[in-house]
Amino acid sequence: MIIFKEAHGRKKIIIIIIIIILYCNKTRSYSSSRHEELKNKPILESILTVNNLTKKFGFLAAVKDLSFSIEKGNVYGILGPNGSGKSTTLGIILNVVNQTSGDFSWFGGTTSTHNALKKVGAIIERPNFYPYMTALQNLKLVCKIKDVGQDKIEEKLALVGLQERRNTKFSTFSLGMKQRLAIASALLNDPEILILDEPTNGLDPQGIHQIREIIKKVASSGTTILLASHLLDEVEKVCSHVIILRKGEKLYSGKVEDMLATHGFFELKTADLNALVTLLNNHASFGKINQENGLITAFLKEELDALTLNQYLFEKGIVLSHLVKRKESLEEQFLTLTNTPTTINKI
Ligand SMILES: Nc1ncnc2c1ncn2[C@@H]1O[C@H](COP(=O)(O)OP(=O)(O)OP(=O)(O)O)[C@@H](O)[C@H]1O
Repeated sequence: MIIFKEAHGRKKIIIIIIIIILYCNKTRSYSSSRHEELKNKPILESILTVNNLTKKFGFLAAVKDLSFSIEKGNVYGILGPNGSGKSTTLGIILNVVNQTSGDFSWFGGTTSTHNALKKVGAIIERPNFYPYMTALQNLKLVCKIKDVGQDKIEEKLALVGLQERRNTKFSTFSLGMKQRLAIASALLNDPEILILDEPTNGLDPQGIHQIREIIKKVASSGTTILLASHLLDEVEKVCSHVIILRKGEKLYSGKVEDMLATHGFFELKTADLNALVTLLNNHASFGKINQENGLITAFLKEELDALTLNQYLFEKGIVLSHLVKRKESLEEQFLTLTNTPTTINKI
């Protein structure tokens, strides 16, 4: 600045030119690094956006102010105990239940819901086909009703493992086979997203395994999946993302792996429980503290190792008789969440 003030005539012009050149170079390098950054960032394609959805049946709010979004290529689980609003939510986004308030939009709002639903395959009821017709005949009929070609029938029958049973009457199928036929039927027009409500309900372990494997196969081909389930195990095994509902309210939404990767909790015992609880309550690393039968369970909000905690407590005059650090499983977290009234995360 001083040099610039003291410069005269031509010198001043040269300094201005140098400043302009330096500025242009900086902008160019910023825009090229920004370009690289954008190039490397995965493009998130929106399949469904749900905003503040509420559904009341008389005084009962089945779904309360629910918001979440679904991006292409992921497998989403709507997880919740019976009556938590899973089926109602699916009914709303599939236009078979009218919401009380809130809204949702398919595919970034680029098409009407009516047209968008042509790109959605959904099984929200028990599989229902003509009992006296074979698997193949039923699928041919579905093609006519949906106005899609029959060229995908064999491929979809193979996908669900029913190719060899194509000429068997539907009435003789087991529940698992019926469910697999329903999946084949929902996939006949290669939908963008497959929606399933409790897809393994009522099936034996082998049937459950087959359905889960089919879901994984469908997902690996790039089809987005949204499934409702009350089974943690199912969500843990099949889904990449989870939306947990309790009494119609969202308690958690995010990646399943992020949920598994919380900081865990400590189990602690000592002679002076009250002093320990007070110390933990005032410690920034801890959230919820439970006390039951002389055992304290202290949930971590941030990373803290056992040695550091032990040293800290010892310096504060607490001698521990029991110290264990655990990571919660999704199941434990689900149970904690469904017993707690607070929201812990939002998308
Ligand atoms: N048509 C309806 N009329 C009145 N109440 C309803 C209706 N449909 C659902 N409900 C109520 O709304 C709440 C949410 O039901 P919903 O079926 O969406 O839950 P869910 O999580 O799918 O449970 P489940 O797994 O048992 O089907 C429940 O209390 C249910 O009784």
